[in-house]
Amino acid sequence: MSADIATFINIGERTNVTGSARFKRLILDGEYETALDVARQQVENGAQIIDINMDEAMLDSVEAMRTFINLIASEPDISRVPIMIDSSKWEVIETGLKCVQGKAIVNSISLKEGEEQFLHQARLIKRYGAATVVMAFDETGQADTQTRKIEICQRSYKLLTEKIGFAPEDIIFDPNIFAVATGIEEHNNYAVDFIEATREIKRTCPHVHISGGLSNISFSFRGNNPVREAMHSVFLYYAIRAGMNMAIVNAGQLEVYDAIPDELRNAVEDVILNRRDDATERLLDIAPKYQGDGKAAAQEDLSWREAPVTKRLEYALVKGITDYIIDDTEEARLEAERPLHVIEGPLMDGMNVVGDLFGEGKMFLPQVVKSARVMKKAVAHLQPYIEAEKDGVKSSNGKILMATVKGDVHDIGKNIVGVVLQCNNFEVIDMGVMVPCETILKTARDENVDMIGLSGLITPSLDEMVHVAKEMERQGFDMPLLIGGATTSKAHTAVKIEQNYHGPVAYVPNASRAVGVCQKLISATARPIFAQALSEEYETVRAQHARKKPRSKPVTLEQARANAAQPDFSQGIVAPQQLGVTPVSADLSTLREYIDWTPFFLTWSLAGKYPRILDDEVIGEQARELLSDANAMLDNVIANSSLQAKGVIGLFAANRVNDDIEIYADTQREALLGTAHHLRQQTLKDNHPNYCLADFVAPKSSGIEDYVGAFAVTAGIGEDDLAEQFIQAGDDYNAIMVKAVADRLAEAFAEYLHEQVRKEYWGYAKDEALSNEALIREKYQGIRPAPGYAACPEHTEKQLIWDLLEVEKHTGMKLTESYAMWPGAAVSGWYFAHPQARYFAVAKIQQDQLADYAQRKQWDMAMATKWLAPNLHD
Ligand SMILES: C[S@@+](CC[C@H](N)C(=O)[O-])C[C@H]1O[C@@H](n2cnc3c(N)ncnc32)[C@H](O)[C@@H]1O
Repeated sequence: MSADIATFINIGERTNVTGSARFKRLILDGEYETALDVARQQVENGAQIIDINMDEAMLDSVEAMRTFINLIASEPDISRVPIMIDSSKWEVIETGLKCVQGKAIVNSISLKEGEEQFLHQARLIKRYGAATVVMAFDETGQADTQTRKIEICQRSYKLLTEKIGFAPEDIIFDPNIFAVATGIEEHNNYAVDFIEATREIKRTCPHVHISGGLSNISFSFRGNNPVREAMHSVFLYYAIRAGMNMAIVNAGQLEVYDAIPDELRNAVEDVILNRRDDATERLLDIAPKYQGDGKAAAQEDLSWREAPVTKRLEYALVKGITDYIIDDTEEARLEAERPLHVIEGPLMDGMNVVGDLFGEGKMFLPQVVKSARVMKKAVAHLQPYIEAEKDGVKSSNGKILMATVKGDVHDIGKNIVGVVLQCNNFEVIDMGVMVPCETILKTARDENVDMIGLSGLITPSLDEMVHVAKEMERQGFDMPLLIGGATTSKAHTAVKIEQNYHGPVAYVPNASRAVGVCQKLISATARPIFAQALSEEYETVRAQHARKKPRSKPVTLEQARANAAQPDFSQGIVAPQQLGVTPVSADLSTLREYIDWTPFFLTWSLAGKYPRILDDEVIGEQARELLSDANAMLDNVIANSSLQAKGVIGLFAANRVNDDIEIYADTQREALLGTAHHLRQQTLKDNHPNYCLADFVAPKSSGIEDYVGAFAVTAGIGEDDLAEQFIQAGDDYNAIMVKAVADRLAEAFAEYLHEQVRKEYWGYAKDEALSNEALIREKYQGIRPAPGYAACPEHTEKQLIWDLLEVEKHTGMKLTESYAMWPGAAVSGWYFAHPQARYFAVAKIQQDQLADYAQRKQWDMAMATKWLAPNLHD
């Protein structure tokens, strides 16, 4: 077996913004040089191809792909392996093809959109001399049976080789590896289907390659690595013999076939080869035996309880164990001269160990937050004794005020940073969300804090942060100002904030950086040097920013409109089953099935795509534990109905007038309910339209009757109360967890409702049948762009959704003055049904469009400039 594995082609997948949070962050921050290291490491670790994916909403994916590939070209130790250009957007693939110098591989094309598009794309790939992955997917969906896999691959092969002379050795078929042993009978033959299809495809389509994503096969045994590894090895053993010769496979996740214990190998072979009806049950029966290296399941190891109390406290802090913390703290208090000494001594020592381990990358964020919970419980126990002493003043590293700025409700990131800082002995005054500038500055003065940390998620918050900086300057503040949150960046901090305030300003990209930055800013000796370095760094960033030429050439609004997308509206428009507004609800147990877990792990700074992350060599254990805590939270909120999901949808007659969409009260289209205003891409596009969302609705002048929809959902009713209860109980971990889970449920609700809309309410895709994975990858017809995101970046447009659907009346959801949605776990957007409707980034617009938009919205230029700031050139 090992020989076969050795000739197998491994595809490295860490240079993928959808799968690696680190890589995504580097690319979003423009740190391409460091991102190159990720590619280099993969090659050093044996990847024979590297897959590059830049599909991220906040990114100009075309530009990112171009930049990264061009950089790779000058790195001989990376560019010696072929590059796989991975994107769901053809535009990005084409850009990649133009830039790759050696032989490229496209990931992927398929017959999903029909033969014409398939061949068009293949022709271009051929012209670039590239190879391509061809998914076993056709107009009716993904192939799951052996016959469909063979049929689609043979049809693709014939088309490619006969119609356009595509070299067969440049075709890599991916006949879809699906999970077996799921408990669903129809899935039992999936591995056999793949293996047999592979054999037949190799026989009938000479010279092609066969690839697949290996970890899917063992998905039902997530959490049990030995069984998963055995399944991977057995599967490969047979698939390789049938002709599979490439895969996305983590070499560390393969057991040597011969080393698998006989009993396990037999049971796994029964499952993979579908040799008996009870194969799944039999594997399930023996699986626990092999969990954790096949040794008997470990008894809870309580030997640490024998250690002296200081060591026990340290152990409990590092491991996040609360069970004995009160008893141990009490024991330490009785031994100590003063209760305060317990905090300053063993508890702080323990937290220092936590801080060091986190700093060294040996502990992960969720663990640190759990440590904080232990610390809080211990401190809460000591508090009354400390207060009873007159001079029981706690000494801390320093006092930090943290707040989510006015107009913004998002606080998960801020809360995590707050907890991590507390773990490092900073006193954190957390002012919560939607905090006006005046309140922040008054509290900072009253409480005599050492620094202020501002957080925000949505783009209007960036402006509010600038305002706070200016006010700090005007009011004579000196203290450091920290800036963080998803839309903040080093560039924005340098260009828009730092210049307005003479005190130190630091952009803090994530929780792990926060501690180092705060420690340097608090230390009397380190601060001047650090502050100087920061200001020099920002000066450089500003200079670079000023020198930066726009990457693409601007065009006038008129030129951009002349190059609008022109989808075909002559056929296929389906009138919604029922027009008007419909309040909707969903129970959480249904929504749970629709959760996309990948972003949940990112919230906790664990990077990796679900479910693969559960088996990651480094963070797999943490990821499994985190998921199990999230599931416990879900069980809890479902059993106690402590969160509720509410939503509303509306489906309307609509037509486009230039870049606006008129939304009508009825099919006569006489009474106007409202007008949605959209923005158009304004840079020169080769071979592509200058997109605007309005393009996906039939123009009024055509007389064609078209429609749009809108929605607003939340799963956060109750989240603030529940989080507060946890905070009161000293449990920050679960306070953050509630919000992270509510967020997931809200996104799941949006996904679930969109499906209902396609299949029922609107009914333009009645027969759609997609797995959750396919839903997450948005493999359906139509889109649901969300105001504030790249295709419709202007937030005030949410007001129209609120008015059209009477969102507040139906759901209780509100908009803040910055148009953030409350509760935080909320999603809203538009529905477009046209098959060509797609996401894109408006990116930078020009002054003519700014003026035009102002006029359409009946705004003055100052107002338009304020709301469109992120899309304007500085
Ligand atoms: C941010 S993800 C959310 C779904 C993800 N599965 C989750 O659970 O977090 C994708 C959604 O973001 C929005 N989106 C992504 N790209 C967009 C773009 N360019 N313009 C507008 N909305 C976009 C759409 O509403 C899309 O459905």
